[in-house]
Amino acid sequence: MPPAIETVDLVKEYGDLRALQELSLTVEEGEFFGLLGPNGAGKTTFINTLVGLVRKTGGEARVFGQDVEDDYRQARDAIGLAPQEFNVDRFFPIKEVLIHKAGYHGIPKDEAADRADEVLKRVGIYDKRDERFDWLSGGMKRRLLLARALVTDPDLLILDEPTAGVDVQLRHDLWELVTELNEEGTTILLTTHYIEEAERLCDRVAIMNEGRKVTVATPDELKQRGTDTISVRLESPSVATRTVENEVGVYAHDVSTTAAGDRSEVQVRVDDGGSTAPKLLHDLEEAGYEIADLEISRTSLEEIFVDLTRSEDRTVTRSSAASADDDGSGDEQEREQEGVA
Ligand SMILES: Nc1ncnc2c1ncn2[C@@H]1O[C@H](COP(=O)(O)OP(=O)(O)OP(=O)(O)O)[C@@H](O)[C@H]1O
Repeated sequence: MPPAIETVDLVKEYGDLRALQELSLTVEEGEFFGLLGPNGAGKTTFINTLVGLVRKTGGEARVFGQDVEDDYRQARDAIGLAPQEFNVDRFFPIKEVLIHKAGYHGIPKDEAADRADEVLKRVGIYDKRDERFDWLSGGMKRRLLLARALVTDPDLLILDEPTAGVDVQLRHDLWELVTELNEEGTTILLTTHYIEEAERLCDRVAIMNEGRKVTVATPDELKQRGTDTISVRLESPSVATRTVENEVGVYAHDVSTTAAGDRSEVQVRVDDGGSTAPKLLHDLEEAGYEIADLEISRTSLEEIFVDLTRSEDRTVTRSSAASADDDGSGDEQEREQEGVA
């Protein structure tokens, strides 16, 4: 079985702006895969390329082995997309919106109606089936986007920031639902700004920055890349940073010291706090300090993420807002209006 998503050197340019820069990424069938990156990293552009809303400038992109442009229909039919934007027809009852969507993907009307009922129940808004999109609350609108993505029973579900701005209850409901879907075999690609969400749900995550892949790893592997901070309180009112540095400099990334009343504190950043702490305590005692207590804290995934995506050199340029607007594909406009996206 080919991968659910496979891109090779994928490039997307909007005028002078390179939104995707030689992005090669593989998501295996059945994976729960997270796409993380700061605003403007290219996550939505990546997704839009897969679903045919954006035409790639270069490289290859396949969904279950089908080229997203040459075999558009087959690739698109395999995907259910819950986009970031509420791009739903506002004038029809939501059940009809779903029936229309299923029909667009070739599902006969009776079956489409049954599926619409089924997914509305699954996302918990069946009682709203005859209401118009505009009348739904923000949270219900998010649920509807998910229902619309599911009505075609897709093998690949793409969720573009599904929990942005939703309350805690709905966030947990959505987490539960997408976990169930993944357990039933649906491959899931999720973009999110909530690191906790990615950590909780994803088998692997790709971190993107400025259109490039920074790394792909499991959340646990990513956390291993962080450092630990060992904080040791000493029974003395002052401590000389240089003395400590001399003692522990071989294994510490950095050392800082603070005075706190009768005591003082030394903070030492190391690769592995658990195995380094005994040595640190020993070295501090050797240097004549009396230890009061000790604490080890791990770098959070969020800190690692910020570190990995910190921009040192902004190579992405934008010529002018006007020229960047688009690649002039009438096709894309049409598809968006059809509500395919
Ligand atoms: N239609 C467009 N025309 C011109 N530039 C665009 C267009 N769409 C996106 N961009 C630019 O491409 C870059 C990537 O944007 P994209 O929306 O893919 O990022 P993102 O990672 O999804 O961001 P966010 O987390 O804010 O949703 C940004 O610099 C954005 O301004």
